[in-house]
Formats: sequence, C-alpha cells, structure tokens
Amino acid sequence: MPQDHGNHGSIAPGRAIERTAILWCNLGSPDAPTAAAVRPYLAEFLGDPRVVEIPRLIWALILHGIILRVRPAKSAAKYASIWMAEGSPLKVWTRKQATLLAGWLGERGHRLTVHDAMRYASPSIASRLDALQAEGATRVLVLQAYPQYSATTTASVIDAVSDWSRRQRRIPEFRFVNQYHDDPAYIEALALGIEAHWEREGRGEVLLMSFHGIPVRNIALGDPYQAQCLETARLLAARLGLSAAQHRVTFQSRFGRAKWLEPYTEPTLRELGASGVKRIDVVCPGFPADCLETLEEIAMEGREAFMHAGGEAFSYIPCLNDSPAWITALTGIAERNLAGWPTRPAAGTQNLPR
Ligand SMILES: C=CC1=C(C)c2cc3[nH]c(cc4nc(cc5[nH]c(cc1n2)c(C)c5CCC(=O)O)C(CCC(=O)O)=C4C)c(C)c3C=C
Ligand SMILES: [Fe+2]
Ligand SMILES: [Fe+2]
Repeated sequence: MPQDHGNHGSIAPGRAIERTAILWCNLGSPDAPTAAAVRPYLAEFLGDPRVVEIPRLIWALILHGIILRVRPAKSAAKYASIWMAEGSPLKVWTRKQATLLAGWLGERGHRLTVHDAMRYASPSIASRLDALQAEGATRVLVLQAYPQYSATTTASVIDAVSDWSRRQRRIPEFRFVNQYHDDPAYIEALALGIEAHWEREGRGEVLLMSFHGIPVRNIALGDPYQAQCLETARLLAARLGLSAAQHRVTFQSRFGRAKWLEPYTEPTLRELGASGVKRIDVVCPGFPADCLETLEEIAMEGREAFMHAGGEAFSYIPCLNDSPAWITALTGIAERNLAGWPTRPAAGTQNLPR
C-alpha cells in the first residue's frame, strides 16, 4: 500500500485516506472474580486522581495501607456472584453494544470500526487506540457509557485519551461526546424498557431510579452530574406519566465517610419498606450496561434491604444492555457527532471499506 497508516509522522503521497472509528468506553472490571485480579483493578481505579480527590500522599497511605488489603477479597466475592460464563457483565454488554452499534451504522451506510475500551483494567483505552492507529484511523469519535457527565468518569476517560496522545507523534482528530442525559431517544429507550418490564412482571407502587453517587464536594466544585441525573429522572418520569408520589430518585454506592449525594439508595429502600410500600420497581438509568453496581448492589443487596424492612415484592428492571431502542439511541448520538466526517464512501473519495 503506498499510503502510510502507521504512527511514524511521514506524509503519505497523494490524497490521504480517511478512516473513522468510534471508541465506546466504559469503566472496566477486574479480569477475574478473584482477590488477586481485583487488587490491581482497584489500585488503578482508586489511584485515579479524578476518582478520589484526596491529597496524593495521604491517599496512597490509606489506599495501600488499608483499602487494598481488605476490599479486594470482599469485592471479589461480589463479582463472583454476578460473573457470566463469558466474563464480567459490564464488559460483555459493552462489547455487545460496540458490535451492534457497528452493525447498525454499517446498515445505514457508514464505513467505520467501533472498538470497546475500558478506563480501568482491560482492554485499556491506550491498547484500543494503538489498535485503531495501526488500522489507520485518522478520526476517532469517543463515546462513553456515561449519559450524565461527571469529572470522576467522563473527564477521566478524556484524561486517558490525552495521556495516550501525549505519547504519539501523529494524533488522530478526536471528538468527544461528554453527555447525553436528556437525549430523547435515550429517555425513550429507558421508558420502553420499563414499560416492557411492567407488562411482563406487573407494576409496583413506586418506581425508584437509582444513580451512582459522587461526593457532594464535587458538585460544590462545579460538577454538573447531580443536575444531569435529576434532569434524566424528570424527563423519564414525565414520559411515563408518573406523579411525585409514584417515583423517587436516589444515589447509590457511597464510598468512605464523606457526604455523598443524597438521598442514599439503600436507606431509602428500607424507609419505603418500613413505611408500608409493598411493591417496588427499581431501575438504574445512569448505567447503560448491567454490572456489579446494578446486579449485586441493587438487585441483591437492595432487594434484601427492602424485603427485610417489610416490603413484599422487589422488581429489578434491567439496564439498557442490548435493547434495540438503546442501540437506536446510540446510533443517533453517534451519527449526529460524526457529521462532516467522511464515513460514507461517495463516488470519487478514497474512503476505504471496512
Ligand atoms: C471511590 C469513589 C468512586 C466514585 C467517585 C465513583 C463514581 C462512579 N462510578 C460509576 C460507575 C461504576 N462504578 C463501578 C464500580 C465501583 N465504583 C467504585 C468507586 C467509585 N465510583 C468502586 C470502588 C467500584 C468497584 C467495585 C467495588 O469494589 O465496590 C461500576 C461497576 C464496575 C463493574 O465491573 O461492574 C460502575 C459501572 C459512575 C457512573 C460514577 C460517577 C458518576
Ligand atoms: Fe463507581
Ligand atoms: Fe458499589
């Protein structure tokens, strides 16, 4: 091939071949549900200054001196309880979403590759960008499995892309989608999933929408995450025609002793069970893929908390996963953000087929 697709900084003769790619990023999981695999995963995740904003030296002492001695075994047992034959649910769903997105965009005439990538553990963002670079990608659209922007998640993915870019001579053109919390097709996909669940399993008295929490301090410092979660919840409740009494918004997964976003999910489930609510439905709109936080913390621990407090029926509504309405939404988000990039081979262009 006359053109140089490599990362060598040389200039190809003639017109450049443009190749577009999508990087579909999610958080990541340990490689196995064992303490030995969870330890390096947690060390990387909790060592990210975007995730824990405590002065580095103090945090290193706490992380390595206490947390990484105790938490890996406990976390591993939780992961073991949700592990699938093919691996971590988060990674399995994220990979499937990437495949479906590539297929749907392909059917709409786009010629591009979609790679899944994980912010922590494997497959890392750097390894996927290396692969895209080797394939000759010149334009990369970075999409994230975080509908609501948070510095702890969204900005951290951008950091990882920047870290990789710092090591390159010839950097592809990047575009980042930072949020889609109010995207009508995303809200519609959530609503259709909930309605289908109600049709199959019947309907509870209250729909509880649980989002991952972050420290309140982050909000005070300007993180728009809480406002975006509340807007997603408002749009979803309006689309489903739910009154204030028929739904709740809560935040889960508090870590450490600092104040995190409230109301907290588990105490709310206990309060609702104790206050006479018998049947509850729980959905996690901020998680496009089922994972430890939804399958274990909500569907197992949350259920137990509600039932022990006096509840009679706890119904967990699965995440968007591979639902056609969600892939439709994702395709729309991708297409809008690919605008102007040569993904459709037209007569006279040198855009290569996949
Ligand atoms: C310690 C601080 C943490 C912050 C801040 C945080 C923000 C945050 N996380 C998600 C999404 C996910 N988190 C997941 C697991 C997970 N989260 C934390 C801690 C923080 N998260 C830990 C320590 C863990 C690992 C498991 C454990 O030991 O408890 C996951 C699931 C990963 C999986 O493999 O299934 C997701 C997804 C968001 C969206 C967010 C901020 C908005
Ligand atoms: Fe988390
Ligand atoms: Fe958790």
